[in-house]
Amino acid sequence: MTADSRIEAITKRIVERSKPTREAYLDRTRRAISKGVHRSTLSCGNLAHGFAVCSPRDKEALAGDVVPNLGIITAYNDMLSAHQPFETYPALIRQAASEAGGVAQVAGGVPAMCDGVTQGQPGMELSLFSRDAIAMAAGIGLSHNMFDAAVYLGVCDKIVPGLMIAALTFGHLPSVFIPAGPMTTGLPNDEKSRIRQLYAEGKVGRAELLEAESKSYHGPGTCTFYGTANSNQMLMEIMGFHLPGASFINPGTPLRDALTKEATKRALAITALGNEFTPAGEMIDERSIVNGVVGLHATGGSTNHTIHLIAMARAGGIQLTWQDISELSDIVPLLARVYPNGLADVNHFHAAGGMGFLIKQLLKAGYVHDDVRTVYGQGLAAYTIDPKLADDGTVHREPAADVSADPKVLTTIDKPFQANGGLKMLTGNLGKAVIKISAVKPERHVIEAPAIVFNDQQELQDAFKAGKLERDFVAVVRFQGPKANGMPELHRLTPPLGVLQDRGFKVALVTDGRMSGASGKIPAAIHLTPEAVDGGAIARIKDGDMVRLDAVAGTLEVLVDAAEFDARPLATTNLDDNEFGMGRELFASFRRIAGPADQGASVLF
Ligand SMILES: O=C(O)[C@H](O)[C@@H](O)[C@H](O)[C@H](O)COP(=O)(O)O
Ligand code: SF4
Repeated sequence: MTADSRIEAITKRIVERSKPTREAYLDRTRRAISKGVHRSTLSCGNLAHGFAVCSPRDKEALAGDVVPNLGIITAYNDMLSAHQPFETYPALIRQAASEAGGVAQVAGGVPAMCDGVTQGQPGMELSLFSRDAIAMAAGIGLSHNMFDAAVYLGVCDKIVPGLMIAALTFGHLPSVFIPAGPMTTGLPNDEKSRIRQLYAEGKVGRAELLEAESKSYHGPGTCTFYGTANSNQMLMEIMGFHLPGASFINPGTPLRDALTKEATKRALAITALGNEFTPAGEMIDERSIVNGVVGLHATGGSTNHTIHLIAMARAGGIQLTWQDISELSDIVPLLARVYPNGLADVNHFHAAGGMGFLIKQLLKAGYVHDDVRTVYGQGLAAYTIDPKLADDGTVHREPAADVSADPKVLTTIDKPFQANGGLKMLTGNLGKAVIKISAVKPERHVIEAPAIVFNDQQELQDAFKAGKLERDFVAVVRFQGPKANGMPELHRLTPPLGVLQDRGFKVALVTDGRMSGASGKIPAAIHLTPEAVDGGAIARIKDGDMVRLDAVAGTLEVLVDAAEFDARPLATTNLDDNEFGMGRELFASFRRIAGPADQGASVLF
């Protein structure tokens, strides 16, 4: 039971709202569970195909219905530094499964886009849609129906959300997420950003910029800023899909391998063939989702989760809204200062006490539900630990500390960095938007300035280079929503707007597009819904209109006479260039049917 009555009330409200879809989802899941060991429903031909390449021992095991078989869904590729370590995981998992008397097979691979490689490039227009494509691809792997549980190898932005949508779609199976861990610390993120701003000002050249970027992103593992990928790790841990302490252990270390082996054995132990059956669709419920949102606020998590977490929850029949997220933000304090919400990176966060310390503080305050199921068993309190490597090479868990090892990075509930969390909803005569306040200085939480309107991010960058933006202004960047061009991240706007902000100008961004989880210092009202191509008010804004963004009051408004504003024609722009090239032609149907950002921007529901 959560001690905090406000959070209990929000949880109850989500339960009530979700009843029709959650009950229908649980009914479907339970019907799937009732079919028993799924490979026993296959024909001999199906089964023979399914284990044709297995060893005689595994063939015999899979011919029966007493030995559990794990389906591995892997997002391995060499493009994402965070996913490159997964190349060797299937062999490790097969070995660990065999040692535990089970079997493991790669059920299928899923695509994974690195938003860092595509940032500012046409490919970024496929990024958001890749989440649902990943869910579909994982479904194709699992539809072989040979499995008693699934393990998911994925870390980054759209990959974990897509895999989670698949895990809940196959909610009759237990699901364990196995991370690969963060890159070791390289060039500090704030120094990387400083060099970027110097480059944007023409004060350093491409060679210096590439050197700085390469020192920042230098090896295997997740990039060390607290963006969407590391927010995913936090979510998987606090929602109980990771084993306790798994999130932030570096790749290629003995403890990392020990955690992978342990996760494999745990997945085998929680199938319907054992005594701790934990199907994903029943394991998590509204309390797990609320715990995830609370974790986002307490750590200053990625704005992208105001889209992804809604879609993830919906896959389990749970209806989460921006209002829920915003109200939780008013309750939950900020307890971590990890870039862009501070100077530290996730390695420093882990060293300061990490997830175990954070969860212990949140439980102490009653901000998270302890009475939840996880892949590790019952209760979130089991996650208030610090993972260590035991002498025998297995994972040993010590109780999490009560004192932060670095109070500048991770603080206690009684001394928060900010009284409220990271993510607020803004409403007003432009529609609904979200803003990440954990990375914006308090004096910039309210901005009122004339609008300068852009129909794509290059127009703003060109205006900056031409010296036309040396003033107070609200950048309105529109036609960036899911239906327009796939809602790319506009993170390349951070350096020019950061330069202008550092020169003392009041600047803010209003867009129907997205930012990166690593964006932060510029006050930005993003995910504005309805989007421009859907008749959103953003399409009526003109240069010079006064726009007020107020993250304290939670409002976003254009200060123009309502009758005059509403009488304006909706602006249009030519999106032909967004229809073709770099695979965008393959996602035309996604652009046509994508839902709005406040409902998860999904093509699936
Ligand atoms: O939401 C996120 O966290 C981003 O999509 C991140 O995954 C991406 O890599 C950004 O581009 C930040 O990295 P850069 O600042 O290097 O672009
Ligand atoms: S965190 Fe972003 S940039 Fe780094 S590997 Fe993942 S997707 Fe790529």
